[in-house]
Amino acid sequence: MSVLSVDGVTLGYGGEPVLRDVSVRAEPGRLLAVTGPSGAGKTTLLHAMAGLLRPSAGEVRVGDEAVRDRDHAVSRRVVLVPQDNGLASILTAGENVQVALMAVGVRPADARAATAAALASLGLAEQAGQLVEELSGGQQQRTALARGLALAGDVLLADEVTSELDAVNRQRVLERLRAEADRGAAVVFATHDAEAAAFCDAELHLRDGRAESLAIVKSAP
Ligand SMILES: Nc1ncnc2c1ncn2[C@@H]1O[C@H](COP(=O)(O)OP(=O)(O)OP(=O)(O)O)[C@@H](O)[C@H]1O
Repeated sequence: MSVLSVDGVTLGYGGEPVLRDVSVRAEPGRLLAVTGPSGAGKTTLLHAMAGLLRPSAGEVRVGDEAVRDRDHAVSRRVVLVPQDNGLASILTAGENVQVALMAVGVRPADARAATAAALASLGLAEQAGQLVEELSGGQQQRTALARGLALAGDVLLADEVTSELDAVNRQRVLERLRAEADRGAAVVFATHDAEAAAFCDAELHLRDGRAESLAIVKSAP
């Protein structure tokens, strides 16, 4: 398992920087919340961590390697659950998870078993055979997270994965994120939800692309 570190990252989309000199570490076994108002730069930071966006200054490192691009981050087992869920709407929930596993070399029988377990752990056992386009927004959100969890990476980047969930499912998702950290992954969770952030071990608060504060919510065991 690897530490993901963001060191002095500045990044924009062509105009003014959207992130300015942001530094933070996501550590194995720990849950890091990234909070801040809409437009503060949470998704941009997760995309930089995932290797999708290249900083104009500073760097993102996984272990002792600077992340070059998304393929490199994937090879270092950095998993992203995107805000828009990124699911194929014409496949079933189960197929979406299984295809992702087989794409990284998991054997079909193992992929089927891991898919069933990941969906069941998020209360989606009944939905495995349903097309994504027929699922509710919250069910789609949980399917996308199930796919990310099934990939069992070293780093899990979860972007607003509770925004469409009721209280029961939100709690279930937070517990799965905790279990993922307990497995040893470094988990980064972007959220608007202060209660969900309080469940994490540390919180990076962004405002206008700057790290306004980095709070330790719970100290390491
Ligand atoms: N593809 C893009 N092209 C240009 N500007 C962008 C792009 N994506 C985001 N931005 C801008 O970057 C800033 C940060 O956006 P980002 O999506 O990272 O914020 P966020 O904190 O995740 O917001 P939200 O909570 O609403 O998802 C915003 O001003 C946004 O308009």
